[in-house]
Parts: sequence; structure tokens; C-alpha cells
Amino acid sequence: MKDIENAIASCTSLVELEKLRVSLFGKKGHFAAQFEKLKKLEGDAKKEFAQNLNITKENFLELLNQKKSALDAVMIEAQMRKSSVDVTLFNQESSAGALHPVMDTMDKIIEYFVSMNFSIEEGPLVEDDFHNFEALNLPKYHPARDMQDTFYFKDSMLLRTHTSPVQIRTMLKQSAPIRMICPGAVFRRDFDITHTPMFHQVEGLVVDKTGKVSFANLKFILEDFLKYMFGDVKVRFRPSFFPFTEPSAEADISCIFCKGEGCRVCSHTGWLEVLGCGVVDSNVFKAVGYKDVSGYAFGLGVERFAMLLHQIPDLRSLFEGDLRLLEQFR
Ligand SMILES: CNC(=O)COc1cccc(Nc2cc(Cl)ccn2)c1
Repeated sequence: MKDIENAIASCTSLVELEKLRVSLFGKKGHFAAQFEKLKKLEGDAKKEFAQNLNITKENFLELLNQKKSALDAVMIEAQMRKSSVDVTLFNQESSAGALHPVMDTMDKIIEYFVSMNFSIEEGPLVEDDFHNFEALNLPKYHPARDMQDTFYFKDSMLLRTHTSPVQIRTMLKQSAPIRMICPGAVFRRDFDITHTPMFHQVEGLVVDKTGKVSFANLKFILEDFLKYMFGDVKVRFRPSFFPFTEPSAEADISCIFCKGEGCRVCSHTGWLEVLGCGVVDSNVFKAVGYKDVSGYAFGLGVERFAMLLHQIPDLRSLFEGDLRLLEQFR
């Protein structure tokens, strides 16, 4: 009997234990043979043999069950260990997102003007003729209103072509002084390597009592802004024209690629045009009912800033969602 006890104790798998159980309790097993012997006995011998046989049988059944529970526990523990997740492991594969370069550039632009006490105003993308053109001194026949440049809806509503309407709406809502910027998406029927149907602008407007706001303020804030955005660059103002400002100017920075020597990017001029500005035309103030005020305004394209800051030659690549480009801006 000892050898059977040792055999049960030394079992290492449920399969082995099952074989052992069958060899003990199966039809041709150990106890089947013992019961055959029992049949040949008589009287007290038979009774004594039967008692011992049952005790032995109970003992072995108990031993087998204990061993089975023990092997079950080992198997469950092994399965638990295999399937458990060690939450303390460091995750190398963090695929955190990142801001799109255009939105990141827009945030930097906004940061500057907020630090200079400009408020941020927003307005509708779908505009009407008055807020987008008429109030900005763009008369009915002006080419900027043409279908080839502007997305119109049936009822002469349109997709705003700049963020100036927000400045008109703000002036209609509140009196001077005003010190605001309006960032946002704008839409034009244009599509090539430097133009996309939707792009982003930031416009600024400063209005105060006559005499308190001058072109000198405009030059200071824009030069300071451009140095903040592009680092150590020279800034120049060239006379220009916009229907909504008089006098008007365009601001250039010395080329950040060739440091002013002249290269393909700056068309060998050494200068890069980056924004337009000017003293607000009196007709604009008339349209919004402002009296005894003067002010300046400016407008810039955010994609153009992003392309210059990150040396991206083709604007369209900013809208393709190609991870090979976006991955570089993590
Ligand atoms: C990308 N933008 C450019 O090149 C030029 O944008 C400019 C230039 C000058 C002024 C403005 N905006 C403006 C707004 C009002 Cl309400 C009144 C007068 N002007 C925008």
C-alpha cells in the first residue's frame, strides 16, 4: 500500500493522477481485483477483509481528492500568473497626440497679443454682405466680391473671406476703446501650392479717441510681434493699399533662411512679406457709427507663418493629415 500512497503523492499532473485513479478504481483496477478475492472468502475472514478493503478504499479516495485539489490550485495559480497584467510596467508605446503646426502657430500668435492686453473675439463663419464687404469700404462692384474669390450661398450669404467681419460686429456691439484680435478660419475660392480654400487668419484692431492711436503704435507693436515670432529679424514697412485702411502698409521681415542675402524662398530679395496693416479708413468708422476715433488694424495668414517657421514649402501638405509630416510636430 505504501507504494500506491507514494505514487499519488509524487503525481505532478492531473493526467497522471487520473491514470492512477483508473488503475485503482477502474474495472480492471486494484480494487476490482480485491473484490474478486473477497468473493472467495467465507465467515469472519470475509468480514474482516471487507472492512479493511473499505477503509483502504476511503483512504485512497481521500488522498486522490487532496492531490487533485492541490494540482488544480497549482494550475489555477499558473494560469493567473500568465494572464495577469503588471500595471506597473512602463508603457514605451505612448502615442500621445500633438497640436497641428497651424494651431500651434496660431496659439503662439494669440499668446503674444494677449500678453499685450488684446482681447480675443470670435464670430460666425457664414457671413452677410454687409459685415464681410460693405462695412469694410468694399463697394458692390469691388473684384474681391467676385464669385471666383468668394463662396456664396443661394441667399447671398457667404463664407467669410477674412476675419474682419468680427471686428465690424465688435464695433457694432461696444464703444471705443477697442484692443482686440480675431483669429479663425476663412474661405476663398483658390487652390494652389500657397493657397487652400480654407485657411486661417489673425486680424487685429486698436481704436481709441482721436489722436490717441497712431501709425507709430502700429509700427511698434508689429515690429515687436514679428521679432517675438521670428527671432532676430529686421522689419520694414512698405507702402501698400487696402480698401479698409489709409494709409496702408505691408510688413516684411529679413529672410530667415538666407539672412537677407537673397535665396529662392525670398525670390532673391532678402525680404519676406508676412502681413498687411494700416490706419483704419474713415468709411469703416462711418459704417459702424463711430465718431471722433482713430485706429489701426492688421491682418496675417497663419499658414504662411507656420510654413516659414517650419520650412514647409507646400501649403497643401498641412491639410493632408499625412503622419509623416505630423509626426515631426510631436
Ligand atoms: C492676410 N491679411 C492681409 O494681408 C491684410 O489684412 C489686413 C490689412 C489691413 C487691415 C485689415 N483689417 C481691417 C479690419 C477692419 Cl475692421 C478695419 C480695417 N482693416 C486686414
